[in-house]
Amino acid sequence: MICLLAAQLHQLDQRSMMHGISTIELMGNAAKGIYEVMRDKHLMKRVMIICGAGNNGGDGLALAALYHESFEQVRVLYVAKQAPISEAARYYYKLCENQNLLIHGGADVVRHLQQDYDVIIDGLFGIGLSRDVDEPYASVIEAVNRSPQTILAIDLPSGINSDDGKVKGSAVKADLTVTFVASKPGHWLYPGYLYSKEVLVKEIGIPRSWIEAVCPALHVIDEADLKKLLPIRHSHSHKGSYGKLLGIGGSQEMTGAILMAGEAAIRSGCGMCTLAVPEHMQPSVPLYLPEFMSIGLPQEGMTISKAAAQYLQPRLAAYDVIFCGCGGGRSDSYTDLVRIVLDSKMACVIDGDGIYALQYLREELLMRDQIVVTPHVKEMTYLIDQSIDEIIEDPLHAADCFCERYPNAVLVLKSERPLIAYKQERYLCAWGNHALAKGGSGDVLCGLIASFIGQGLDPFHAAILGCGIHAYTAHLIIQDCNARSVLPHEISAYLKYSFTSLETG
Ligand SMILES: NC(=O)C1=CN([C@@H]2O[C@H](COP(=O)(O)OP(=O)(O)OC[C@H]3O[C@@H](n4cnc5c(N)ncnc54)[C@H](O)[C@@H]3O)[C@@H](O)[C@H]2O)[C@@H](O)CC1
Ligand SMILES: Nc1ncnc2c1ncn2[C@@H]1O[C@H](COP(=O)(O)OP(=O)(O)O)[C@@H](O)[C@H]1O
Ligand SMILES: [K+]
Repeated sequence: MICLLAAQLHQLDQRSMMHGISTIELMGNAAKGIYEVMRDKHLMKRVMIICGAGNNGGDGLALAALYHESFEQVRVLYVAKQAPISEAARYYYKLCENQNLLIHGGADVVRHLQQDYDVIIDGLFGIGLSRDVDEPYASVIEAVNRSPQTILAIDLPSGINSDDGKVKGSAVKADLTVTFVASKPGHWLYPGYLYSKEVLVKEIGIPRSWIEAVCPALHVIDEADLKKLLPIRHSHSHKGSYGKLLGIGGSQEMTGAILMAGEAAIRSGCGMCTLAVPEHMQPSVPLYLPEFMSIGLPQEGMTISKAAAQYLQPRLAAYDVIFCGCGGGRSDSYTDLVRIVLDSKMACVIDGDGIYALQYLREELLMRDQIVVTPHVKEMTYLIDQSIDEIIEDPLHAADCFCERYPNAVLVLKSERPLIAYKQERYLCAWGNHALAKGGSGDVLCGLIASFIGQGLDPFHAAILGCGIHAYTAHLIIQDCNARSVLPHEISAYLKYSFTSLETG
């Protein structure tokens, strides 16, 4: 699903006008779209529509006029101090005025919300919100949020910034948002997504070809994307057809990470998986899964030694994809291992401690393609010159910085809404839930991405599919068991159900 910026939507609006599609017509179509949703969701009840002076309010006024044709019980609470700004919104205002549908909000505006309505429709602000919400709007928004009725937002919950999801002062908490033309980044980014429980997109008469010609600011991964990307399995195939993977990691303190990554890789369809671990860990590898092969890396005491990189380097060429970082530890010896992986030019996924090592290998990373880097926000600070707060505040900007600095690398910026970035493309995954908020979930993700590269996807699409399957599985698994209790390796065990659901659904 694509997301467009407010400026891109305004350009489409302008283009429509130049081609004789009037704003009155677009507004009328927007109203019809909301009407259809209300009908489908059984919301044709007593309705109050709250309207501001912009075209978002215009959509609300058009809806009131349309709704009134079939149902008596609709009122418009017109909150703005001035008349509607655009000619189109004034047109629908007049219709509502003629039908006596308007209530004008004065000092006691909130009182009107305490009347008997079943549904409140929020048409205060949409993509035109340009500053923090103040009075009387803030009080109206608070009253809406206190009310027990179903809340349907037109285009965006009022108070949410369309392009980045920030709350401008205060914002409506909608049960449902009906948006037009395309979704907006503000529906999906934090904290905006908390204000839009469900988002439905409606066409309003702008030609599809114009919309498709716009470069989207963001894609939200949907089931169709996963189905399209899932590598095909052929009967005329063998283990070599689906990728030979090498995972490099594990340490005395973090034995499990590389095992969990390897398990995810095998359970998502890779052909063979070898784990290179410190010698002392090697016996535990086949005990975890007998399908694993292993390499014991030379160690000094209980950690890998300087000799490990030299030992492994000539062996790398035997594999198709390398994943590293998972529990590898933070040492010069491990940094040397990451260096030989970068120097090898082989397709790779770098996670966890591998990303820690990358802060000393930024020049090598600059030269690389065929690479996916999967930092969480703290690890992202090792790669770009931004603080954790800056990255959380504006993850799209952080992703832009990464892509400018490392133009051929794929980024997976992990959070509850992971962001996948490569060159100009930005994808977001919205299925995940707190079942994944547990040490080890990132290792599972790393194994998935490596596995999909092994099965023939390029690193960018492997990252999209890996993040998608990871979160989609978390979404399915909590229908069977409580999210608190899900273990990361159980996500791997559950993959069989998510693949079946995608293959047969
Ligand atoms: N192509 C499209 O996407 C279409 C969009 N339409 C609707 O038009 C909306 C955009 O309309 P507008 O651009 O008129 O903008 P909005 O209706 O979103 O509201 C902005 C208006 O409120 C004022 N304003 C902004 N921030 C404010 C604040 N904090 N406090 C008080 N006033 C504030 C602005 O000066 C402007 O007049 C969309 O969200 C959508 O609902 C539809 O009418 C049809 C076509
Ligand atoms: N609350 C959440 N909702 C959705 N996904 C989450 C949540 N918390 C964590 N995740 C996902 O779980 C993974 C955690 O990775 P990471 O922090 O690297 O953990 P670890 O290295 O311990 O495995 C990431 O893919 C992240 O997107
Ligand atoms: K709104």
